[in-house]
Amino acid sequence: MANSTLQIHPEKPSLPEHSVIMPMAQLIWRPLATLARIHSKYGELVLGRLFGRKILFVSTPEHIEQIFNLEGKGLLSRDFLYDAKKVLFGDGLVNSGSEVWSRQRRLMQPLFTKEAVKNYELIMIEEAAAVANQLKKAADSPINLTTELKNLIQRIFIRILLGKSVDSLSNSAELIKVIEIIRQELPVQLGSEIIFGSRLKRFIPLKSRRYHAAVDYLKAFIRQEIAEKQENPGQDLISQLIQSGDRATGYTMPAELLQDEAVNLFFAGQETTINTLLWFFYLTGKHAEVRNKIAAEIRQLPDGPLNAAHLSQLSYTKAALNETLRLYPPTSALSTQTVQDIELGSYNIPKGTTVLLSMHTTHHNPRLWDKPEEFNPNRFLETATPERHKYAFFPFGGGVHNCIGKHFAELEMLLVIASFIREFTFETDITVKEAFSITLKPDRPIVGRVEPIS
Ligand code: HEM
Repeated sequence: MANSTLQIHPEKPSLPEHSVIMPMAQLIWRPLATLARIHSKYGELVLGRLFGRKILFVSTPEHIEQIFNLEGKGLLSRDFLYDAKKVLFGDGLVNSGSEVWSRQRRLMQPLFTKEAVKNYELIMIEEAAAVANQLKKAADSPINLTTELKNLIQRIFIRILLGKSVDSLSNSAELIKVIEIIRQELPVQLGSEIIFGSRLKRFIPLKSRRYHAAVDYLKAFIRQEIAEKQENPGQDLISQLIQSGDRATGYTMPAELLQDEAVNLFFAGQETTINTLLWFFYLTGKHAEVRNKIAAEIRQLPDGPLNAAHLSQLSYTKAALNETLRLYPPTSALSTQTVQDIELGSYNIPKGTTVLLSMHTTHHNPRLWDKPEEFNPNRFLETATPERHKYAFFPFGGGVHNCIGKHFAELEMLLVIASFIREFTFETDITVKEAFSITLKPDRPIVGRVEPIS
């Protein structure tokens, strides 16, 4: 194995650095199409350079698995993005340096197991059923699912996090306003930090007072909630985070980290879930055959209130949800960085290389997926699934930084889908395109009609 510079596979030659300047610039404006183009033009493992930074584009499941394994051994790390994310995410899981991260992850993991998240099923079902009932009554006019799902997922998350309904908060209007400001400005704030870095950013006036004020307001609000729950703990997620501790060492989370983790969960968990559900209803809204099969499966559930145990009977619905996550993974790419030289496949990758893993590219690779652009839930049915590498499909990431909220998200999405489709089916004839900011979303609202199920 060579131990010096990167050697590109003979039939997929290495990019001369100057030739990647144009595609790399386009990467900023049209990231997903550009990533796909870089891979289709230059190969499955491509080295480029942007503003002096070496970037390695990785898209094959075998290389992705190797990267995750090496990251687990500490040879790659996310620490290089720390400054970019710290304003909002502080030292929470999404951003903490390796040492803080591993202690926090160990403490929080037990609250997010498949069993543990079932504690939240009643809140999820209650909130989803209330919206489903309202929408069923609106059968005569077009509905905007984007607004409805955004409000619903926000209501569910606030109730789980705080143990109270958003309507019961005296500052609910202000809170919703600041959350919206953060959502709108986060992509620019984060993007500019990542692209320009703190050195260049000093000369570019992108700092938004509105954004910083909104982050301060949200953090102060969460601090106050933490103080209340330290006095009076409940069943909510903040109280559970307060009580979580490392038995071996007696370590519990300091209030500052608690605040950061609450903010991290808030922003990591909602956009991803909302956008997956939007793509799901968009795709099934346009594919009558799939929609009818899902409705038939959900109609077969026993009468009476829905519960998490019913979800094991929804194999076709789950397959359609996975197929949605394949086509439109809301977190479409991940980045990490080598902290020393590593070996990847038959190449040596130097220390300091930023590694970009694009699940969007992998999920659309025709070598891995037959007719990759087709919406075909059958690929995910157990009976039909061919042998497939575990990283041919990885919407929740992988390795040590895999999504802690995977079981939470799967439970919530299936309960929302089942609650809705018990009351109505949703049809749409609009056509939307992919819009990428931090998550992959439809470029305009998902509007359509509901057909009540009698
Ligand atoms: C469809 C829904 C979701 C998708 C597709 C998704 C996807 C992901 C992905 C790909 C990562 C890895 C990011 C990276 O490696 O840089 C991640 C991390 C994370 N997700 Fe999710 N997520 C979803 C829902 C949620 C929910 C509901 C929560 C919380 C309730 C959550 C909390 C987190 C956190 C805290 C991390 C950071 C984990 C760590 O680094 O230890 N996610 N998610």
